[in-house]
Amino acid sequence: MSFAFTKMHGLGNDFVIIDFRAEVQGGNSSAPSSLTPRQIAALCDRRTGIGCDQLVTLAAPNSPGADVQVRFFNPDGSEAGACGNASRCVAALLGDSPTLQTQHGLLPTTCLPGGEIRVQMGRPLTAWQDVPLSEPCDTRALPLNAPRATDHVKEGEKLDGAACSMGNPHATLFHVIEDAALLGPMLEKAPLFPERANIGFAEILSPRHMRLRVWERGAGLTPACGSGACAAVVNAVRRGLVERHCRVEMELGSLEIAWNEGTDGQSGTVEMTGPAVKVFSGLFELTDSTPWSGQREPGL
Ligand SMILES: N[C@@H](CCC[C@H](N)C(=O)O)C(=O)O
Repeated sequence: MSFAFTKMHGLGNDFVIIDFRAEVQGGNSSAPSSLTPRQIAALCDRRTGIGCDQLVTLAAPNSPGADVQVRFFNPDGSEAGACGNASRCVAALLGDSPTLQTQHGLLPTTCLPGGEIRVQMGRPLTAWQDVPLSEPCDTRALPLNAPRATDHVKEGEKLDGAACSMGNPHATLFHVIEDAALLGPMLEKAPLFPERANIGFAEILSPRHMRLRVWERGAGLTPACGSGACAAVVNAVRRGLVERHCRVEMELGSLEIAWNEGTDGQSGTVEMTGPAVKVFSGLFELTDSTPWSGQREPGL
């Protein structure tokens, strides 16, 4: 069994992209048509696999208007409904401004003349059931307390946070970003988040500029999170902390996020613009010594 892959990154958030369309069209009879959660975890492993923050698969679309079907998987094998940085990478890889079919609907993209990619990330969902949260509440003021003490917060102290879904669940805490690695792992699995959550730590620098660090569900701390940047701007706008057009600075660079005004009581869509870089491509061949090659598990 073998398959071709491309390694890409968006602001250091890195991906292994497997185009199952190319494998099928190219007549690679030994290519898998899907991967099991354990195979995904093994491929994402940075020591014993290729290594990445998310594994991304491409397949033929089955929705009118879509150019390609895209699925996103975390290194723990779980599937995510959205991934902003990977969406830009897929658009850059395919070129011609493709429309992506994702769990969060069709996402139109634009390959801009300077090489950056713009993705229409869809409408944020702000009702507590849609995030989802486990109890009714105002999603602009989460009932969340610090699960442990840090240099910046006492154990049990109320945290200032808001939540929304960008196709995947995000909580944004308006709290120092230095606490991301300490509080993120416990908050990801807090009872308030029945499907776990990505936990963003946002420092507002001005009405058009914030710093963000995200502890990602199923992946841990990553240098950048595109859907997390969109969610942070949506949550900060809803709290009156920033304007609808805001630069989100992360470890290795920044994204421009614009949350359009809605019409007829409907929330507007979120637009994300930033870089996407192809690093290398390769062929992954499973041998008899590949630890997970002989397993029997249902494919996703
Ligand atoms: N890195 C991503 C988000 C990936 C999915 C996330 N970990 C989840 O489980 O929802 C991005 O750039 O948006």
